[in-house]
Amino acid sequence: MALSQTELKREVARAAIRYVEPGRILGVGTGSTVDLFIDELAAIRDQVPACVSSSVRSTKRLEALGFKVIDLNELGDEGIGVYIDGADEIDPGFSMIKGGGGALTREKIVASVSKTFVCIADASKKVDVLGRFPLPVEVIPMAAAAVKRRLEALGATVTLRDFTTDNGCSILDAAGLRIEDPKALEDEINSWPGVVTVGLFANRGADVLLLGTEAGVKTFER
Ligand SMILES: O=C(CO)[C@H](O)[C@H](O)COP(=O)(O)O
Repeated sequence: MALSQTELKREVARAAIRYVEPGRILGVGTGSTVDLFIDELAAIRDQVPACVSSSVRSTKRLEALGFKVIDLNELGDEGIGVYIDGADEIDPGFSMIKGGGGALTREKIVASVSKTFVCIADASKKVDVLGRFPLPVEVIPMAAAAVKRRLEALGATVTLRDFTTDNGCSILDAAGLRIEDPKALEDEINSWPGVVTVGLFANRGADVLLLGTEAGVKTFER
């Protein structure tokens, strides 16, 4: 019988444990796959001195399991060794769409100070070209209409999500974009006034992809 999407997520969550560096601060992302990873992580809690989390949701889950969660500003120059997070889509160049769970900005910040980004995803997330999943864009609330118009000018169908981010901002979901050049689009949308960040992780993509498939977990490295 075929494995469910949740079972595939659990498999990659388990496989990600071997990327945890004992004694080093760990970066933890957000989402249902990461929730499963945090559950697995509890078994090696004594090896993780502290975590930096990308959302209130993950912080609560980590703290409930007894992990220490520190603010990124408390971190020294050494940064984070490994950051483990999910994705909504990932392409062959390891560029991703993220932000389905609304934590894109903090995820991008934590990823930016991490040496290795390990992406954990079920097989449905691997695509040839990004864009089937609506692209999330976090915006300052007063800029929502202006940014929506600019996304529509690119050919997207845009929806304002009924959601407020951990940063007190709004999210626009831009559907229907075929993203052939993720780095260029990330740079362009990030340059618009009012955009906090776009959920394209191309300039800082993943380094390792653990993909949950029917044939087991496949590992891809950049
Ligand atoms: O970017 C994210 C949250 O902002 C998640 O990583 C992404 O939405 C994948 O989530 P899930 O593991 O639930 O499929």
